[in-house]
Amino acid sequence: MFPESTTGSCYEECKSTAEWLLAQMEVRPLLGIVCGSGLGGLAEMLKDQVVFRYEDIPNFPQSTVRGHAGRLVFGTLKGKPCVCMQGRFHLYEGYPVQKTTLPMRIFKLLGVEMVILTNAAGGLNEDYKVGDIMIIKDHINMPGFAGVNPLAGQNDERFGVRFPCMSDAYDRDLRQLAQDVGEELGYKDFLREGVYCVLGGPSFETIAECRMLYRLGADAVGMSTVHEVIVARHCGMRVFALSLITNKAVMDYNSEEKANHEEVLQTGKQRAEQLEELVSTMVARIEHNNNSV
Ligand SMILES: O=P(O)(O)O[C@H]1O[C@H](CO)[C@@H](O)[C@H]1O
Ligand SMILES: Nc1nc2[nH]cnc2c(=O)[nH]1
Repeated sequence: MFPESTTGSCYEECKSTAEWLLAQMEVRPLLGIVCGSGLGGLAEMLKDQVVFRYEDIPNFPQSTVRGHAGRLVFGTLKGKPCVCMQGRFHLYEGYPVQKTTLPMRIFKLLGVEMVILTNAAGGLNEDYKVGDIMIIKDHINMPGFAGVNPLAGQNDERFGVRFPCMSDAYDRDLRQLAQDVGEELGYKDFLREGVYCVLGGPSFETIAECRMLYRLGADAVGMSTVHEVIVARHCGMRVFALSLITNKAVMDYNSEEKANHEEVLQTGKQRAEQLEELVSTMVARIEHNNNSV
């Protein structure tokens, strides 16, 4: 009934990859981390690392974007067992949306209960500055309006329900924890909370598109994260996500600014330390046993 290309990431495929990984090492991760463009340094914080290159992992897609190393790193962060994707997959790389999100289902089958996602994004909100860190409180799935949703196709109840709720996608307690930790670390001046909008890419937005997205309620725009969040929530993992505002979206026809990947990676380098401190301090405070923060 459903065409092959839209049947999602099949359970058996994800299970065999998860079992392959679990057979190679002792780590049993409870936390999954996804590093955005130029933000792969987070993975380097893990202790007692076991590293797999994506090309060596059965069924795993390959990273093709600069700033995405293409390594799955297992280890502990502040004593918590973690798996960290140093490199994610995007629609514009040519993968079907189900393939871009396959790692979320593998995470679930590895035993992961909570995911932390990071990304690089363009700031639409006029108050945002380059280098701001935006806690994502909600999203706009623009490709979803055209039917591009990782859950399209046959639903596998072993992962989750046919019609998952998304109004609670971004965990309120984890967002509050990020605010508290950010304040303690003295990040108040550059910590924001807002709405992230995903587009297909790879071209950056036109001025008219940026203006439209801001009017629609988006504070930042990018080409990732949302589909991973949908799949993670579908299979019951808690989600925390943040954007590093790596560039300001161009809103003015007189502006000489031009969005480019160099600037994105450069800003990532400049803010890496604070972003890593924020995430690792949060992780130190997260209590898994009673599923609270
Ligand atoms: O979302 P991440 O993976 O951080 O990457 C962002 O940066 C790239 C553009 O510079 C795009 O891939 C965009 O999505
Ligand atoms: N779509 C989009 N993605 C980004 N990633 C980093 N900056 C940007 C941006 O300005 N637009």
